[in-house]
Amino acid sequence: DRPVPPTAGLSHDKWEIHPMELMLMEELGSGQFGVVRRGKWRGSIDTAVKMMKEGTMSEDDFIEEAKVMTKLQHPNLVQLYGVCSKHRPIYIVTEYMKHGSLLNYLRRHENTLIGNMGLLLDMCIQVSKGMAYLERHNYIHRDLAARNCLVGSENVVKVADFGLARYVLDDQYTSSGGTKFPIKWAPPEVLNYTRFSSKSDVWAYGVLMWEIFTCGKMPYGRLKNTEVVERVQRGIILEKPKSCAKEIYEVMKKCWSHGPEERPSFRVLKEQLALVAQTLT
Ligand SMILES: CCC(=O)Nc1cccc(Nc2nc(Nc3ccc(OCCOC)cc3)ncc2F)c1
Repeated sequence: DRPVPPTAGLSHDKWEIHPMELMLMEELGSGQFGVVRRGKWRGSIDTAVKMMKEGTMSEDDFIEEAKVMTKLQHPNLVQLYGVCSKHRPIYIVTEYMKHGSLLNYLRRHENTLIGNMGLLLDMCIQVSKGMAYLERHNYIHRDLAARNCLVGSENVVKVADFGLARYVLDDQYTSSGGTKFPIKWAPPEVLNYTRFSSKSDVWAYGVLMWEIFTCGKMPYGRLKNTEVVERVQRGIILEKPKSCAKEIYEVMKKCWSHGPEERPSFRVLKEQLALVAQTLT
């Protein structure tokens, strides 16, 4: 048996997926970024294939980052399997989640979910686990929200598209003054200085908790972005959702502390929510 050369496995880029190994199936959704289709990889692995419309993303930078992202692996993170970058549009190939976005899932199942505090809290806990893993790896999401989480079988919830916001080219989306910027999930330091951190992810996580306990309501209703910015800067926060226990709302409020350093880390959040879950069930 020959000795294995040290370069073994490094030559072919294992984050590069060969299009021949992908069989594209039905469309799952589309947006300004392009189209997402279900796919089968190597004949049996269920995938979602995001076909990035040209000009929406700084592709070379993303492909570089994909090498790092494929290494981020956790039961509550949507796994990036790889990219098809030898053709245009590039494909981003990830794990397939059969029930789609958490936001749509909450809205569609409101009637069965609204009374099930234990299940809603479990969804929050699952997201906090995925986010605590990213925090441990000094990885900032930058666009955490129910629309960017996905639901699989047995009420599994996973965080998707972590870090992708850095590669979006549309400055309506990336600059806090832009019309597509997720103002309602942004803390004061992001609104004022675009200063992203794991603590700005914690603020967004608080809004995500509010989305879960309202079964997918729009935060701040139909308020205009300028009105939301004004309220957030004055320290006005979202109200307690009706079907949310006081102890859970206390956790949300800590995520919305004005100063980032006053907010808990995801590591602490995960533990606090586990304690609340014990007392409630
Ligand atoms: C930026 C907007 C963006 O990404 N949007 C976007 C749209 C579509 C799918 C994905 N991504 C993924 N989707 C799934 N599963 C999925 C399953 C069912 C489904 O039902 C749609 C019709 O419902 C009646 C939608 C998605 N698994 C992994 C993904 F990664 C992302």
